[in-house]
Amino acid sequence: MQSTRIGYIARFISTSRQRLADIEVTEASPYVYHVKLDKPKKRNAFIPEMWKELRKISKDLSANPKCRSIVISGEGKSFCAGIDLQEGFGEVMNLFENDNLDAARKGRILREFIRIPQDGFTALESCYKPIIVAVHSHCIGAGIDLITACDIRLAAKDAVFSIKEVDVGLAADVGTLARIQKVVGNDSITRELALTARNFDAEEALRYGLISKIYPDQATTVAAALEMAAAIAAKSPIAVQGTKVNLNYGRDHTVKESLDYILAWNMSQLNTEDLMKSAMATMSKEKAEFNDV
Ligand SMILES: CCC/C=C/C=C/C(=O)SCCNC(=O)CCNC(=O)[C@H](O)C(C)(C)COP(=O)(O)OP(=O)(O)OC[C@H]1O[C@@H](n2cnc3c(N)ncnc32)[C@H](O)[C@@H]1OP(=O)(O)O
Repeated sequence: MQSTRIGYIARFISTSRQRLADIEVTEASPYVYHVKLDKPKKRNAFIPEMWKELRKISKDLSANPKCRSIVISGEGKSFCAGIDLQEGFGEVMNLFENDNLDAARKGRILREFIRIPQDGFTALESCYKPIIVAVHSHCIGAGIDLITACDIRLAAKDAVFSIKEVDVGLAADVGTLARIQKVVGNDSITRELALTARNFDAEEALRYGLISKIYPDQATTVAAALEMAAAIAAKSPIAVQGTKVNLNYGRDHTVKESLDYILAWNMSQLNTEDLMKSAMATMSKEKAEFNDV
């Protein structure tokens, strides 16, 4: 078990490119990893293997001490066109046609089928390292599930978003409906967008609170995301990762519960050399170097 884990870590410590199930992982700069959806001919549409791979990548990077922040972007004309409508539902179609299983047994299989994309995106949320997503052009259906599981969302001017699931006959079940109101805090607009599936552009996404900044094009959006990721990676990893964990916890709990949680968290995490290093660097206006964690 231990050797497998080390094997994964070693793989990511290497600066060489990793290309797995249409997702490319590169070390963009020290401590910054770039995860690129790389299936441009299909507009980065998801199939189950891609979700499984995304989960593995997120878990590996979460455990990798040489990774302190992550950028996700999409290669080609669209950021992500949602689930692959030709291949993504293959298993479900086979299940519908299977007359040997009763409804309850089919339900159990369907539950595991839906869990794969859920776990793929939830792994981004639970990854200790902050994830900045750089969106350009189409961000549809599963694309919105993906970005709402990330920490910071930046977009190019040409970005077009759609919570598209009602148009393909389903309630979005792999993250959007669970997370988007916590991300934007606007119930009426959320319901309008999720119930009509209409497109909305980058300006509207900014007003709505889904994204935090707009850039002129894809290249400048990715460059800005990498720059932001590098700025985060230069800070204390103890402080940064503790901040992500506690922001996630605070979002899902009461103020009292969250205060209690961070008390317990900082009972160990305040015992860090990073505290003194950061304070001294601030006073001397010099850059601090932090040990891996
Ligand atoms: C348990 C499951 C949980 C997950 C649920 C997820 C649900 C969802 O994601 S719902 C949303 C599904 N996606 C869509 O409805 C988008 C479909 N695509 C489009 O509307 C358009 O393709 C798009 C607006 C993205 C781009 O339009 P454009 O005119 O610029 O290009 P096209 O000629 O339409 O497409 C280019 C080639 O890409 C292929 N493609 C695009 N989207 C998908 C897709 N979702 N699945 C599979 N393939 C896709 C398209 O077929 C073209 O291929 P080719 O003809 O071979 O060039």
